[in-house]
Amino acid sequence: MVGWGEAARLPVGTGPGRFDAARDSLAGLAAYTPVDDPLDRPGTGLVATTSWAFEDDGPSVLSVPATVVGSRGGQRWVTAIGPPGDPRLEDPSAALPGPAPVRPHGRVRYAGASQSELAWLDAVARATAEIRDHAGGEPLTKVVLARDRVVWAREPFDTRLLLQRLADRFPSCFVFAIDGLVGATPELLIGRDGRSARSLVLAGTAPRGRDEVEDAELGARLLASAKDRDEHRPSVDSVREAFDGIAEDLAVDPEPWLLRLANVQHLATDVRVHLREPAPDLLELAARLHPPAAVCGSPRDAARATIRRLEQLDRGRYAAPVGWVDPSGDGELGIALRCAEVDGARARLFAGAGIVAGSLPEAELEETRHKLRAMQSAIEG
Ligand SMILES: C=C(O[C@@H]1C=C(C(=O)O)C=C[C@H]1O)C(=O)O
Repeated sequence: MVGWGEAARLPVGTGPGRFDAARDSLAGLAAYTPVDDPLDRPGTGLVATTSWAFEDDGPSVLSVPATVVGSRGGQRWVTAIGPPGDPRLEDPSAALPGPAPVRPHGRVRYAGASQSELAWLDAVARATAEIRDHAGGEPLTKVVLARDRVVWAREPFDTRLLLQRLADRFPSCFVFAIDGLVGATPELLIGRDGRSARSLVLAGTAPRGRDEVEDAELGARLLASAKDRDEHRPSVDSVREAFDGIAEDLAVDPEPWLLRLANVQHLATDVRVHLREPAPDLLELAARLHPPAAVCGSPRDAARATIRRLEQLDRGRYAAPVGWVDPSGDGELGIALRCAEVDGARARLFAGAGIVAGSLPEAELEETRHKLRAMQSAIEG
């Protein structure tokens, strides 16, 4: 689904009620917007794109594009959204503009980070020690620590070029660009289609091999790794718990499987849910799930406090829900990973890693390097 222009920007507040407030804004708009939607499929009709701050008090985005072009299961559609009398409403596809040429951004240079690699290694070592020593009140079992990297180009980045490169290299990922947050994430926080909901949980990472033999070996080692299973388990549990009391039926893969991407491979678990009536909408589900242990840690409050103390990074909209939602509460929200905050000719790239008792700081740093490569390759071309 590609949307451009802006028919409406809906207010999203801050604080713990922000997901509810956003849902109310969208419902308010839908209440006085007549919709002609002959297809009536997920993503047709009135939709909004949305991107959330990781922290409750950060700025989030909920925007209704003026034009949406979508494709799903062989069916394609164009939606025009505008005020009464907007000529595009008569025949949305007739009014599609030809694309402007893509402008290359030229050579790029890296320009440091919020925290040096050395300081990040220290933070990981401290987190590992805290997990091992059970220091503090509630024992911490996992925390996800992230870092960033700043890059600048000669000319402003053209988001379309980055999206094209990401889509080519990561065909199985959710590729997104919303208000300057651009990326290709493999992880689905939540998708909802009526009473069916789905989450794809990832945690536990290995690099790809240089050839098939090495690749298979790295994958087999990842599947058998106790340390990576320790990282994966709380991530699945946090998603399972979020559905407590609202699921009529919940199916979780009995064992994690390998999800292979161009730069890394992950342990993956699919969670499929049949929601109880009345089925909570997408943003209510997001409020329950965010932040999942896959990008925060476990237990959640202890992990959040550790992140604030050790990470020394403003996550912005990294590691938070990103995707689309419609007024009936259906939609898809990925977790904004393998992404960059793009501002003109500057971009800030993010990557993190789950830290558990068995983590080695140097190995975690290397893991973030592999993850950063997703955006670096899109930027470097
Ligand atoms: C935090 C990131 O990824 C998360 C952490 C993973 C891990 O530690 O193995 C794997 C997938 C994601 O849930 C990231 O890509 O920045």
